[in-house]
Amino acid sequence: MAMRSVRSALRSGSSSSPSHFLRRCYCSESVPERKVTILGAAGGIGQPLALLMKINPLVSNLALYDIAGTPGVAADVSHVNTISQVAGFMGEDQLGKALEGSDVVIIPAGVPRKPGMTRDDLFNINAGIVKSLCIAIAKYCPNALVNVISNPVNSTVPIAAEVFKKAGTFDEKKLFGVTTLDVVRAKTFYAAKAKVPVSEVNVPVVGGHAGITILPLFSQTTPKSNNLSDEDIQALTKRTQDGGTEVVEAKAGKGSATLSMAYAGAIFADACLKGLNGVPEVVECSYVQSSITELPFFSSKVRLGKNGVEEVLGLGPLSDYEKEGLEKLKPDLKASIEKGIKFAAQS
Ligand SMILES: NC(=O)C1=CN([C@@H]2O[C@H](COP(=O)(O)OP(=O)(O)OC[C@H]3O[C@@H](n4cnc5c(N)ncnc54)[C@H](O)[C@@H]3O)[C@@H](O)[C@H]2O)C=CC1
Ligand SMILES: O=C([O-])CC(=O)C(=O)O
Repeated sequence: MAMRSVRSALRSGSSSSPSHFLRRCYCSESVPERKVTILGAAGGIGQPLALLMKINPLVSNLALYDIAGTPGVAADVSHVNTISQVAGFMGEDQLGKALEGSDVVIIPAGVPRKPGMTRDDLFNINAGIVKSLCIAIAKYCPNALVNVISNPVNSTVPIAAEVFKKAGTFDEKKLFGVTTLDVVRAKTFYAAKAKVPVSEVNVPVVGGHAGITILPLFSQTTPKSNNLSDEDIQALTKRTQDGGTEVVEAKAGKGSATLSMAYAGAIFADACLKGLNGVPEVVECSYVQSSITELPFFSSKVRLGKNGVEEVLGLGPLSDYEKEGLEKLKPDLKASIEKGIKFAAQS
């Protein structure tokens, strides 16, 4: 496998990068060449995500695919003076080239919500988009780690799994629903309320990625704060669950979270790359095939490694409020999973 020196990656990759998370990964002398493909790269999430992946020194090739607009985005991002080579691909006949040799494929393709819609209202359009993109992934880069951002994540990940099963390429270690934005929000909201430094805060968020299926485990937050009441925790939980809707309403018809999502997507892809490169103890929350509850897909902390998921970590001790939240979310999440599986079987 081709390797390049971390020093050269650092020199040209992050000398002026503001992204502190990129700086934490240099624990070996050299890093392998890695190709990252973004599907939906010309969109609201895709564009800032392309920029963030361009400044990630673990990326050597960045392929930007969309049904329209990628030549411009690729030309723009390619002028950033970092190590990776950028190429734009547009239209279905270029999808194979975008995917070939990819180590990590990130999927923010699909329509976003408008005020008054639920994530499930996006199912009819996005299910088909994710399905067709996953058919291509199975064909052109069956070993890639796949990061699904397209909503409704609770259903699109089961759809992707079914497509890969049908193609004979399914590996549960390599399929991820990106729920990092829930963690990012929980950290931000908690730090502000508890008046603790946000950079030190850790909060696991489990379950799924819609409404009450988003379950932040504030009882496990570090650093611990003793000045929050039960009411404060309930308000923080609700704000985390409604974070996406807060942005949809503020954007008033111009889409949903794009910038914070690109940030979250870049953190998660960076974690996948670190895992692939053998960095130890890389742990992030993600919606994956799981047996920690009776549901076949569930978000929890996962340890990432050279093959993707090394270990799906358990829920840990829950407060009574969290236990109640867990039982409440199960029927919703189960229905979304079944809807995805049924769609994949019928279409
Ligand atoms: N997992 C999460 O936490 C979050 C998920 N999302 C979801 O991400 C998705 C994208 O959101 P935005 O970027 O704001 O939407 P957008 O509409 O700005 O961009 C979507 C892009 O996908 C492209 N696209 C459509 N069909 C495609 C196909 N077949 N192949 C490749 N590209 C295709 C469009 O051309 C467009 O450029 C939405 O479904 C949204 O709900 C948004 C925020 C957070
Ligand atoms: O709320 C939406 O539609 C987009 C999303 O998933 C989020 O921001 O968490």
